[in-house]
Amino acid sequence: MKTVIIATKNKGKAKEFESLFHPKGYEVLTLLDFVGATDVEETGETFEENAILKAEAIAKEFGRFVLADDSGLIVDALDGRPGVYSARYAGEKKNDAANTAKVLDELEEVPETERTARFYCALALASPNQETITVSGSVEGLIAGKPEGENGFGYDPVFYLKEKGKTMAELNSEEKNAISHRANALKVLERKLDQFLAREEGNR
Ligand SMILES: O=c1[nH]c(=O)c2ncn([C@@H]3O[C@H](COP(=O)(O)OP(=O)(O)OP(=O)(O)O)[C@@H](O)[C@H]3O)c2[nH]1
Ligand SMILES: [Mg+2]
Repeated sequence: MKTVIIATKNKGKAKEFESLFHPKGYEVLTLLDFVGATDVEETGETFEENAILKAEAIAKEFGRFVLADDSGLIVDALDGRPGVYSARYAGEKKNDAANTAKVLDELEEVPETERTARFYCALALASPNQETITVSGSVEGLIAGKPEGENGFGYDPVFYLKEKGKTMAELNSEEKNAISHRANALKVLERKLDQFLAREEGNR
């Protein structure tokens, strides 16, 4: 089986990439499978910059092509926050429940019509042999008044999808993977993936 390495230490992302890549015939490995892989500092100002930083650093370290994901929640009433700081919004130590509680707290006075938000995902595919490719995807929603649902990760329990009448955490993984920002970004990448892989073969 072909293998793709994803430069992530996020278990929720790892699980989603597995179910997104298995049907395409790829086995997925993440940095959780490699002891001692570098924790790349996310010093970029955009999701794209951070995805490129992670993908290029790990591609160099491993000497092969690597995919990275930088993603997060953009809330209009919070001027786009938590944005690139989504993973650490409530403090340096990553805590999904605390991050979610902080967003709910900040939106306490904000009426439903103004609670618009989107999840955004930038993917970067990097290799020591060729130029990095970046793509992105998003999904629109509303921030719910309180958390609902047990599935997914991060802010999923408060990300309400109007057309589904459910939060992202109330969808099963198949349903989330049909509409998510990550899945949408991957669809765009797919159109470029074959050419990228052909160039990898040619460079060997
Ligand atoms: O409810 C959610 N459903 C999602 O589908 C989702 N995707 C991203 N996020 C949030 O955005 C941060 C990413 O930050 P991020 O890209 O730096 O990842 P991370 O630091 O968790 O792992 P790594 O990939 O960097 O190792 C995550 O931690 C989450 O808080 C999501 N929340
Ligand atoms: Mg991160």
